[in-house]
Amino acid sequence: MATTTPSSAVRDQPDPESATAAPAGKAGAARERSTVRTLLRLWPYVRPVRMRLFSAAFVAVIASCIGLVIPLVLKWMVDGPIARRDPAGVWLGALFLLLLGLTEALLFGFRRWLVARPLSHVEAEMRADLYRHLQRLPVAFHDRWPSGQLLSRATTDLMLLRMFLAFPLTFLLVNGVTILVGVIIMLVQDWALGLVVLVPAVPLLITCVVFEKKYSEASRAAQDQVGDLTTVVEESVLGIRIIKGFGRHRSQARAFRQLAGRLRGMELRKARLLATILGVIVTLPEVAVGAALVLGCVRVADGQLSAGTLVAFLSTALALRWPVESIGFLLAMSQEAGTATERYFEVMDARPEPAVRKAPPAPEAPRAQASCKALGTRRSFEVPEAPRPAAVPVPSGLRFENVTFRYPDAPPDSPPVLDRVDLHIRPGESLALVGATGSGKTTLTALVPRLYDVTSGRITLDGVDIAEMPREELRSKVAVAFEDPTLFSATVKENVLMGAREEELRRALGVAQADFVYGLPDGVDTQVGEQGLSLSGGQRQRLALARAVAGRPDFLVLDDPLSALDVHTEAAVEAALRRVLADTTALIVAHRPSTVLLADRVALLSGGRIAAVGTHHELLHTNPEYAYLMAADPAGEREAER
Ligand SMILES: Nc1ncnc2c1ncn2[C@@H]1O[C@H](COP(=O)(O)OP(=O)(O)OP(=O)(O)O)[C@@H](O)[C@H]1O
Repeated sequence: MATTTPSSAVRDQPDPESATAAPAGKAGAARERSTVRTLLRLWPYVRPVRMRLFSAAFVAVIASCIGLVIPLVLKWMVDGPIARRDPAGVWLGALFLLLLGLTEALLFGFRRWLVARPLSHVEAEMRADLYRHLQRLPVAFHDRWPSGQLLSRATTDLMLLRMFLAFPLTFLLVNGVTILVGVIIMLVQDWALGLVVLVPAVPLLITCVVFEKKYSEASRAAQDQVGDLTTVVEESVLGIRIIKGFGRHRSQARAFRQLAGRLRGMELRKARLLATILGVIVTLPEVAVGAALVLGCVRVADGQLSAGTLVAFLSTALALRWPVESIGFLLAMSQEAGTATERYFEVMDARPEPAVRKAPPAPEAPRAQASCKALGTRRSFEVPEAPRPAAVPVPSGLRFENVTFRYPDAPPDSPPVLDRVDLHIRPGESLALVGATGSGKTTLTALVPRLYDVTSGRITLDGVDIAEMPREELRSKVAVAFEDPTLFSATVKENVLMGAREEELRRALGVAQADFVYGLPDGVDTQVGEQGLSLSGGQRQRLALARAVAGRPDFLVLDDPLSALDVHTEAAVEAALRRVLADTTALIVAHRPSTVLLADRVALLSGGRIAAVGTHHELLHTNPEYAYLMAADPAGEREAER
């Protein structure tokens, strides 16, 4: 996963549809869409709980309309029992009011109960889908996306969506219906007063439209900034040793404060926008109700209006206060939910890895073996003689045929990392890959388990193009141990087996000389990783090696697997590995002669191409670059000096 790219830096990506599209590459296009259309994308998740949601909304509408009956009872009381000074009638009215109030409260409580469980289910489903999708997205996607941006989508954004489904979604409808019914009641009571109260409707609508656009931009920026902040926190926690070791905690804290300050600024902007719309939403209706009150009092005094009607009118206007005033909050929450939906689907829309890719065309012509002879190699590496029919499962080992690779996010005119690589590792053979730092060794190994797809050319396992092989099959054939061994928060056993059979554990630990695990507090059941016991670099590397050999793969890819071991452990691991390598086709990235000597042959990667292939001793004698790279070896040194 990329470690430093802030969302702002990856915002202007050209290909929003691609799996590597960065956070806001889509945001621009998505923002063109209205919030409503964006929110409609939630329908597949909401669909299973729609009955509950519709029922809850219906119950809330009934509860809210019951509230509007109260002013009518008041009118009846004022113009009836109170005017007639009839205490029994007043008590009856009061009882009725109490019943209405109780029913309203009970119905609102029932609504809450109806939505609570289904909405937590929607949130959990969306989170599970996001996680599942992230697992299926190619490594290239994870290279581009800062981890904090993904984390904030899985946490903050989904929480915002649950809140939206619980409140604004229902209450925008409920309050809309309540306002409509209330306005009709007021117009029926007295149309002139009703029109006075309706005057602010037009400026209110205009304010809401302006607010929606501005608030949408601010909430998008704020939510992206939360993602950036999460990335910084995550990096600081993971890199705490380096930060402390280099005394960078103050500058790190300063950088964090700056970022947090920017987020605070954006949150303040949101608060100012919200305060503005609330000011307008509260003030205009209050002024209108005040004007209606004055006009109503004058008309009551003139005898044109009954006191009861005025009381009922004003009570209705006051009952509509909350539905009108809450519109500001509800719109703000809906905007945030729209942004959260947009951000959620930016990830969900990224294309997952195809199970089987359409293979690029096979290489066209046989390539001359002379090219490597010209580079001073006595034994040339094998290359295809002619295009071969695809998908013939003969045990012919691992073959790179005319493979060119450029990282998906690299500029199209940049030189490829690997340029027309031809390489053949015969069945049961182990081949060491040597090259200067940055020459593309790790990149080449990453192509075999298809962490990245080749740009052109093809890679075959026993004659079958890996691009046409189902991923499960490919990954059951190929096992990889990377230079930087990652352990998960799980037991040693789970970390090593990763799906392999349990009987393989002891053998795999033996090959990797990882017997130290039996001395851990709970043996192979000891929790390791971030939430467990910390292991040394060498111990981690041995577990990663054990993991690679546990599944008895046909093809083994090891990226400098012994780099963190002391000489004695290295010798012991080498001895055990030799036995494994005897009948496994293996590609081993090697920096040291001792690792190279594990392999039957060596390939030198230089300038993105295989510059030479031969045995260690052959290349030491014939290839100055190889001799230079192996200079730590006395024999290599002698060669280099000559
Ligand atoms: N995810 C990536 N996106 C873009 N470029 C990358 C990526 N990973 C590596 N590169 C580039 O590809 C080139 C080859 O890198 P690679 O890690 O394969 O080299 P290497 O030979 O394994 O180096 P080392 O011996 O130091 O491990 C480098 O220039 C590197 O900057």
